[in-house]
Amino acid sequence: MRMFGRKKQQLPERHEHIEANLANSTIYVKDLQKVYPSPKGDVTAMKDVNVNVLENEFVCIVGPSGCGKSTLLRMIAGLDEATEGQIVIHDRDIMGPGADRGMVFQSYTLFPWMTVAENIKFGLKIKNMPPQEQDIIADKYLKIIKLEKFRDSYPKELSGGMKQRVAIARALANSPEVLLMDEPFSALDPQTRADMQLLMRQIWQEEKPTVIFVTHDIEEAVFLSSKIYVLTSRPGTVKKAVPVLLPGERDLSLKDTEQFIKLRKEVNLLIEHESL
Ligand SMILES: Nc1ncnc2c1ncn2[C@@H]1O[C@H](COP(=O)(O)OP(=O)(O)OP(=O)(O)O)[C@@H](O)[C@H]1O
Repeated sequence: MRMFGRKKQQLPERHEHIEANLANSTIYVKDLQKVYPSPKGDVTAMKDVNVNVLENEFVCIVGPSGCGKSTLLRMIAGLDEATEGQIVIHDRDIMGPGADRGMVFQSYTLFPWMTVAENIKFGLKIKNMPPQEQDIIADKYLKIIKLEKFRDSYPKELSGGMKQRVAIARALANSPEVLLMDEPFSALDPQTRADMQLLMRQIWQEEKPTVIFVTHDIEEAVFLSSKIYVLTSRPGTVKKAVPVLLPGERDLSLKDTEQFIKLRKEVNLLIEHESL
């Protein structure tokens, strides 16, 4: 990955936003490009991608299929390497995966041989945290995800939604600087998905983690986020960063409000024009 020295004055103008701590940028993506070599010729998946995620922001990434949403998230996670450009977390260049970034994927990734509590404590154990402290943190997150009664259950005893709640708790228990979520609710039925959106928003409201969340679902993006990055079709680049100026405390009835519907339509239109 080609790296550039980071100069503070190069930072783009910060987004004015009521829900973010304007003093800090957590993730800063500059001029990112990803080219996949292929026998039929190189595939430029994305180019000139610039993204700025402020501390405590809930940012959603949306865009047409194949525009590079997952690729962008994987590069921020350090699971994939950029061809050109720079990704900075706080003041550090991202060179590979790290415990400073928590990940939740669409597929269920719990360790099947561990109980719910053991799954949540996994990263803490790796860090050699004293067991009593691990238990305090596990209990806190079991309460937040409303699975106290399933502390000693195994993943196979849980529904899909419950598994994803544990995956979120496991990621948050490590106190990551940013939580990266790739379509985490897309395998769930509509009712469970709506419940998960509500829970995720409540978690954000209480804990204020910095989140980057990839989704196909515009309604989900508007409901959850403080800011939405809309990407163009391939090669993906940022078409628009849309601030989501909705109330901090949200429940599902918000989806029926005029303000919400207007925003949903605005984002929808931006993507529809890309798909034409
Ligand atoms: N390993 C690879 N080799 C070649 N091309 C790839 C590879 N991985 C991804 N691509 C291409 O890069 C582009 C971006 O893929 P990516 O999965 O990031 O898009 P996406 O926006 O997440 O897609 P979707 O919305 O369908 O999940 C796609 O056009 C894809 O075909």
